[in-house]
Amino acid sequence: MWVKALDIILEKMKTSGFDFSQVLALSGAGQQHGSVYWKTGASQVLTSLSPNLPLHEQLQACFSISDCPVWMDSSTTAQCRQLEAAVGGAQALSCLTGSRAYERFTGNQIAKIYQQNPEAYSHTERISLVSSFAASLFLGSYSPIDYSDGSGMNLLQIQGKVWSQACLGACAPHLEEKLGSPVPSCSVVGAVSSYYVQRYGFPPGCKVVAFTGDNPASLAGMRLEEGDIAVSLGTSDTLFLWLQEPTPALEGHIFCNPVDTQHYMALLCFKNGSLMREKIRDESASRSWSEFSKALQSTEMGNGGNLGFYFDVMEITPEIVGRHRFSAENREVSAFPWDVEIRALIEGQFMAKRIHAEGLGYRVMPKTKILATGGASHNRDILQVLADVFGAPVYVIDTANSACVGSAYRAFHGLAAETDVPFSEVVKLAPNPRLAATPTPGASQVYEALLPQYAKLEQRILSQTRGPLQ
Ligand SMILES: Nc1ncnc2c1ncn2[C@@H]1O[C@H](COP(=O)(O)OP(=O)(O)O)[C@@H](O)[C@H]1O
Ligand SMILES: O=C(CO)[C@@H](O)[C@H](O)COP(=O)(O)O
Repeated sequence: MWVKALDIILEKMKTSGFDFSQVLALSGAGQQHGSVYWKTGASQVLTSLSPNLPLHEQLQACFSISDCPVWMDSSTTAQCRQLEAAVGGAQALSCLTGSRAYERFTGNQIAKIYQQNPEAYSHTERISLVSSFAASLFLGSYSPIDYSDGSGMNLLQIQGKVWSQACLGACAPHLEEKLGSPVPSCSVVGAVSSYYVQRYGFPPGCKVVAFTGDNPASLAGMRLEEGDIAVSLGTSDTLFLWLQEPTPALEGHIFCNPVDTQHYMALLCFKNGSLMREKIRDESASRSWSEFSKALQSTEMGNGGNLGFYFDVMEITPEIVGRHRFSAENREVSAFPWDVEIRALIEGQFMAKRIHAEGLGYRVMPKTKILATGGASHNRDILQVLADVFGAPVYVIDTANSACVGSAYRAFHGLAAETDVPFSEVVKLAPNPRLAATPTPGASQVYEALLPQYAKLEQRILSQTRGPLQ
């Protein structure tokens, strides 16, 4: 499917008259954590592609696993516990790799494949991330994994930027040779394969800059500065920021920074993002975003004290499942009126983001900007709630596809990176983000009172489901 998607995109660009000969460098991004399993002999096929045929026809037999595990897979709890035990516990793994073991992280996914399908594993000559897989298609050979996306595997030592032998050993045998060596995210990994030169007219010297994860690419696309918070409202909701000194914890992730090898980024991921908003929209707002917006406009900040938790699938941050609604008197109730339900969902989602971000040490400062991206950042009324809950202005960039823009910036930076030009210098003429929402007067009083209330109820639900926190 992914290979065919690339065929279709390039064909559409060709048909629309796109001038490939002007492309000096390219880069790209893939959803984080997913993995692709190249069958023994696949590299041979990759290096000898015929420009007369689409890629998907030629690469059909190149994969040892046909359904790639992606980030939404959470079936690897056993492997997570094994990995943490092997390195001395969850905090030790976090100090080493930037995160405790997470089900979607690639090392645990690989361990499960090795345990359940050892034959397919032994017939695999290379394992790519979705990002390095896409880069490999452009290179016509295996692309290395970049440090930033590599940090989402529970395998890379984020300080030393090398694979952790202890983690590799705990996941599967001969893993290092199947992964190849990781590289800095701004590396030029080679020139585009002759397939693209002959079929589409790319210039032969067109450089391929290492591809990275969608969230790291978004950080680049938003030109995040220290003190800012980026909120991506895609299929999942993610929140990330630039860090100089990493402090890995039991919640959240530290990744190597995609545009500056000396620095880091922190990321919190919330699984019940747009899909949950869509469900509530369908149930309470006649499947219409404009009805959904009307509910946000017609209800008060603070929702009269009504608070809601909406996790139809097991949430990552915090680990709660189910819908839980509370009245202003903290009584659990089974339903809300339709408009209260919608505000409870959106306020709850953003209060959770603020509480968990502050748990990692983030502080909203007077100069803090919130940079919003992703599909739901098109919705002004959702952004207004975001500004109110955080008490900070919300900006959007002209295109919601910040991961794509970030990839273009990173390709451009790749052209200059060998001369040590910083990323900020390369993108300084890019358009500035646009102000989309400022906090409503009185918002901070409302949410300062509600945030501790929300945090307390979250703890209550957690202790009901897994016993009191130690
Ligand atoms: N006007 C809108 N209001 C709220 N959400 C929206 C709106 N338009 C699109 N979305 C949401 O955006 C989501 C897709 O976001 P996108 O960033 O494209 O996803 P991905 O995570 O796949 O990159 C959809 O699931 C949809 O629910
Ligand atoms: O798992 C994470 C981040 O850790 C996800 O954010 C994935 O990177 C995919 O994101 P979407 O673009 O599908 O929301």
